[in-house]
Amino acid sequence: MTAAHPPPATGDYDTSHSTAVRRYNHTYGLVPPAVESLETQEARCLKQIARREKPIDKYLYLSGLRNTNVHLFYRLVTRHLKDMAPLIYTPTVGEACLEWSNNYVQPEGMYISYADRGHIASVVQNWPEPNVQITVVTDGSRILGLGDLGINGMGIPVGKLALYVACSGIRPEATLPLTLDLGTGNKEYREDPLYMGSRRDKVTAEEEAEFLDELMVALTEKWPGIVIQFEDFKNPFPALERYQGKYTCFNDDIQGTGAVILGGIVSAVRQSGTAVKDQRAVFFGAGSAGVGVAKQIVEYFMREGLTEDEARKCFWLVDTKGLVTNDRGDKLAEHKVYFSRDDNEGKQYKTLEEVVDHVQPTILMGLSTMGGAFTPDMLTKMAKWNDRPIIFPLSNPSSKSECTFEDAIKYTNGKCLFASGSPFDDLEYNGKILTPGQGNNMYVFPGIGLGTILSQATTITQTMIYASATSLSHSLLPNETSQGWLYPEIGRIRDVSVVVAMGVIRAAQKAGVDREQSIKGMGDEELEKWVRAKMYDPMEETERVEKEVKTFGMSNGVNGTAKAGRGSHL
Ligand SMILES: NC(=O)c1ccc[n+]([C@@H]2O[C@H](COP(=O)([O-])OP(=O)(O)OC[C@H]3O[C@@H](n4cnc5c(N)ncnc54)[C@H](O)[C@@H]3O)[C@@H](O)[C@H]2O)c1
Ligand SMILES: O=C(O)C[C@H](O)C(=O)O
Ligand SMILES: [Mg+2]
Repeated sequence: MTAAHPPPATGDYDTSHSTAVRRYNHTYGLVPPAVESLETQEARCLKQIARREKPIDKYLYLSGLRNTNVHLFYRLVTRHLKDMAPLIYTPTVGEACLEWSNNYVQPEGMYISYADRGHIASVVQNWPEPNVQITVVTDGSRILGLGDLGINGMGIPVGKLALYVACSGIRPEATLPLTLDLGTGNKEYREDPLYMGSRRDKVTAEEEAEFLDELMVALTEKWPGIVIQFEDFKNPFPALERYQGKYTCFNDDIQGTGAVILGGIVSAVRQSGTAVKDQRAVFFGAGSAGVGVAKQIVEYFMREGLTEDEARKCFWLVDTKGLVTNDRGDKLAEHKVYFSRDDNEGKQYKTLEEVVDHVQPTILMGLSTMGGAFTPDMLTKMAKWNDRPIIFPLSNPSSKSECTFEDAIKYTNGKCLFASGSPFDDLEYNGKILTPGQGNNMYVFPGIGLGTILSQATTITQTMIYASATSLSHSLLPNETSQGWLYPEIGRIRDVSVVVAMGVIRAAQKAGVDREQSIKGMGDEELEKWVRAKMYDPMEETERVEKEVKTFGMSNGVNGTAKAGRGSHL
């Protein structure tokens, strides 16, 4: 009789594994016989991706790969991040979410329903991985700029956590994509027979708050120290306020966006030639991202010498009803009040166009979900008023971007300082190749998560978030700065994440919320080495497993029943 053995994990089916490892993992005979080099594996993957025409088909192929050969997936993504990020994340992830229930083939992540309240902890117990360090959680109610997608929003936690693994080396099995099935306001989905969530209307804000209270307890009891990232909630402000001092959590749409845009704005303001005190920023969109970004920039302007009131007055926020003012006649949502204008002399400006003409801004920021809202006329005027207008159309996915890179360049005669949320291609203009900045949160959240996990911070303070932004702005190399780039080259993102994580660790130490004693006295060089050594590197995974099997295999016999652990967690 043969002894029972635990089932292989997805990484165990890697065709780079030697015969000894396959025997040890009990996968010998379950994968084709060839022991393959990374180059061979990669060539096959790239061929299969190239064969598929539509980005969504490439996305689905890549999802399948992640579920069957996780380390190969991450080797591919890490080595080809510039090409892969748009496939596993924005813009393709938007389409993946819209079609999530239609395309469903395999379980990914965890779903918790409103009906599970009262026993959320027992649902959480079903997650098979014991050492979760980070979760991205959404209720699907504002997925990118696509609206309420209910549980179809699962693509976002899955995609963001894939970026955590690829960009900051959190181990794949330490990540938990989590979607809350709290009903959806999306009638079309509720009536779609293939929709896989509850067919009820969205629960009330009070019901959601109570549900989240229970969830936070369940998550932290099962995995003490877990980092909880809130993502794409329609109204995330109450949850952030309620939990930020109590749990190790942050809201990426408010804080991550604030940090990443601040990182780019610092460089843009420097290059614009306009002094901080003379900056005038029109924000189209006054939601979580808009207000999060504006608040972060206020902090920067204050550090540059402005009083809080002077800094606050540099902003004009525009929502569906027009310029946000004190005397507009509607009850302003609480998060907008801080930026509400009192100097409009009774006049209300109803459209973005009117506000732009009234303010003549130096900065035009788009976080509105309104694709194409920055018209050629506005862009032309921005170039008339400014030597270097700052144009940031940040709504995702690409179809919701307030303008394209091409239009921004064309209508400002190549003068604008540009960053978008979703990627645009390079462009030739007047014989020069221009590269658009991508002001996407992926430059900061992986480093925020890594720094928080490594410092074992009890909470994520505002100073840690601010440090992620300044670290990002310092991470540009001289050749990137000299080309006028606002963000580093995307292929360097693992290095950038190390810089961001170190800034976050230092800020955690300064705030006294860190618990990792061993790094307290380390200088920067030593800390950097320590951080890098803790990061999961898919490139080294095959070798690591070979070594582990050699060690364990010796004591258990090559086909031994005791299985080596899945690698040291961070
Ligand atoms: N760095 C990034 O790439 C990044 C980060 C976060 C959010 N975003 C994008 O920003 C957008 C907004 O996100 P959010 O979290 O603030 O959403 P939200 O729902 O909280 O806010 C949207 C805001 O846009 C305004 N708006 C909507 N339609 C409008 C219209 N027709 N005219 C004027 N204003 C209108 C709303 O009033 C609201 O103030 C999304 O598309 C999201 O993908 C991008
Ligand atoms: O981080 C991102 O890529 C996007 C952002 O969180 C968003 O909601 O659009
Ligand atoms: Mg988001």
